[in-house]
Amino acid sequence: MQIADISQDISEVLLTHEQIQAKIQEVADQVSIDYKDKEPLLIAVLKGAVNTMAAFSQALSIHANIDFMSLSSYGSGTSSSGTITVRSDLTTDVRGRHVLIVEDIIDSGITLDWLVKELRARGAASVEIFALLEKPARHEVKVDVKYQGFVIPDKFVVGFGLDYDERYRNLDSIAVLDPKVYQGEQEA
Ligand SMILES: O=P(O)(O)OC[C@H]1O[C@H](OP(=O)(O)OP(=O)(O)O)[C@H](O)[C@@H]1O
Ligand code: HPA
Ligand SMILES: [Mg+2]
Repeated sequence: MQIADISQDISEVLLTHEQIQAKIQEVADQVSIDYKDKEPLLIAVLKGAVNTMAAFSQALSIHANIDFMSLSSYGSGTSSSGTITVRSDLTTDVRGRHVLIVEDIIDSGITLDWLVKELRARGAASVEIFALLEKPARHEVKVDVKYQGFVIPDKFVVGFGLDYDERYRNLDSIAVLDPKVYQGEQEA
């Protein structure tokens, strides 16, 4: 059975689905106030942010547009390669738009540092970030996060969109992956 198989690879559930939903609603309520009459452009960084974007956009009470950019820097490892690969780009012109990036996790910060600079260079009127998870112990570059979800310890987590080697995205909670799953991995 699928669930039983996944749970064997998990050492600890860090955040339940209910805790995640409650936090997302809390942030969405604040964003609905801050962006009233601004019709923000929500940009999710795929693939990891797919669940966060779905839950967050549904929790907003204001008009908002949605777009996606697929960026990758982890591949099949548990640490950033330091190189951002653009797998697919936005279809929206961000010039003059109030952009809110919706991200699953800030780990090294390399992905969002790159994206914020890129969106500013494309002429966005403002660029802010909602990150569901933040791992301060791993930050290599500083990223200003306006809307913060949970601060988590220095452990590799999966679920609610987050993967290890493309698995575990379909878990509805956020869990610490048992290191036995990735022991012996090649550095990303
Ligand atoms: O702060 P950083 O160290 O840059 O890490 C954060 C990014 O890394 C992961 O993406 P990944 O490269 O694994 O692609 P994915 O979203 O398709 O899994 C994650 O989903 C974030 O986008
Ligand atoms: O802890 C993590 N888990 C999954 N993907 C990630 N990308 C950066 N950090 C992580
Ligand atoms: Mg990943």
